[in-house]
Amino acid sequence: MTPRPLLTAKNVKTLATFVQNLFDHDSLIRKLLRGLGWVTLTPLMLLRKLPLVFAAGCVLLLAYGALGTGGLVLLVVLPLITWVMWRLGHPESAERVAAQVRGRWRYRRIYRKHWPTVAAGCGLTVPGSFGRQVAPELIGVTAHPAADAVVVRLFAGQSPADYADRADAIAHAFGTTQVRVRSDQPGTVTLLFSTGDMLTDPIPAMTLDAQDVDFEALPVGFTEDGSPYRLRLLYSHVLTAGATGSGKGSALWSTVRALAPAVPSGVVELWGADPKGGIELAMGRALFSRFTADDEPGDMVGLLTDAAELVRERSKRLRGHSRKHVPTAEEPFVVLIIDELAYLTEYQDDTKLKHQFNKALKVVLSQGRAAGVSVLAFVQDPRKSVVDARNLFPTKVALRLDTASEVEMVLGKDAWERGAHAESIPEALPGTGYVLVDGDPTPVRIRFTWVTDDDIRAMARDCPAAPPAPPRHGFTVVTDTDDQDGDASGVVA
Ligand SMILES: Nc1ncnc2c1ncn2[C@@H]1O[C@H](COP(=O)(O)OP(=O)(O)OP(=O)(O)O)[C@@H](O)[C@H]1O
Repeated sequence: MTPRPLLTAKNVKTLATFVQNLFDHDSLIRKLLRGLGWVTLTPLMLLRKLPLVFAAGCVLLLAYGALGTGGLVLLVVLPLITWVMWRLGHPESAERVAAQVRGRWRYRRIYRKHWPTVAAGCGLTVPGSFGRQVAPELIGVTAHPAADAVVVRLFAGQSPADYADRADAIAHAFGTTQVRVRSDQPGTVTLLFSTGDMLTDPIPAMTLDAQDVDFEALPVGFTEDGSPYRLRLLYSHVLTAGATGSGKGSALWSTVRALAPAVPSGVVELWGADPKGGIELAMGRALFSRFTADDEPGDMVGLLTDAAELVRERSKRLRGHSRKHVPTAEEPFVVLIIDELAYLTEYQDDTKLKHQFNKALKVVLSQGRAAGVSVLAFVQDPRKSVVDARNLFPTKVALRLDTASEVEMVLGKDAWERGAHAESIPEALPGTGYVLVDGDPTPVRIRFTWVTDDDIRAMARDCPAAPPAPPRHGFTVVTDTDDQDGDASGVVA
């Protein structure tokens, strides 16, 4: 049998039609080929771009094949239940993992994609080979509820200050309201991109926790990433500055509330000086072991002088035995709370009393930390003349202030450049401020809890100060030969 010739007129015509159809966008062949390409290429693209989604799809398909619909439902519901239980049982670790997963996602979708262009635009790149600009390496991203923490490795010759200088430009480039710069480890810098504000709603007062109070980590509010803020008060002093109505009262009462459970046992003693006639502190009078709210400044100076004497006496006893005082019911941690410090350091007319107060204040601030006597002071006017000794406060808080220069007076220029713009805090957010702790150049934005008058009354009822300890008769304070101020020594009652 002779084979049929391939090159017949009919075959040539069919081939020509086929080729013609290949070039026609709406032809059936083109549609079929497109469909085939989509079916084969989509899984490959998914595999490359979203390996996790692809893997999950495969597992679901396999489960469906092996176990049927029941197995498929189980496979979807089981992880959901596990996640809900994890969140309920260990919310902190669940949130940590969720933050890492969210961070990975945002790293890929946002930061890795745009960082090289932004870094070049902000002058943070270095020249590479073939005229390329090389951007600093992004080490990782952790997505907190209201901020992304992006860790960047510094090039040799760069410092966190270079990034702080460009923080505004970086924020605009990424379309966020604010970027703050933190240096956690040598050689890296952390850029905190605001993605929301966790601090817009008032935070109710913390529940009074009857467990041990950690005087070095008092929960007084929340940071902008949604985590609790713990204030170190023991072995420190805290100065809070804020314009009128900025929430100084909430900073004061949040701290007192965190201390309150330890008040009845006498391990902590609150000494209160309220120059505004008791308007701020009197409601919680029962919490205070010593309290003066008279318009008579002499009483307040007396309170501070006593604190200075206590500091000297303890320091002498500690010398050679221990470097730090450990609070006990017999030798409590004394917290000296002074509302409106300027009244005593500046505004009063009696220069002798003013001098006496400033001298005692410096003794307490310079020697009180190790002796277990801390000052918690509040000012409305942060001018240098008002708080002459502000560098002796290791922790400083700037609530809403009127001008950037006032913020610099409280926290320093560096903190302002690192994003502590307390002059921009809206009036609608009282109790919000920036905290700066010595040794850490990064200001932390926090909001103090709001302790209502009812909370204060209940606290005073439930946590009254222990009755005064019997006087230690005849205990003579020996004059400190190291005392440069030459303060008089005396008898501690
Ligand atoms: N942490 C907070 N959360 C919500 N609201 C707050 C908070 N702190 C203060 N407020 C609100 O702001 C008002 C003013 O606060 P506060 O009296 O504490 O300010 P202040 O700085 O002490 O003012 P002043 O110097 O005039 O005494 C309060 O009456 C309260 O309504």
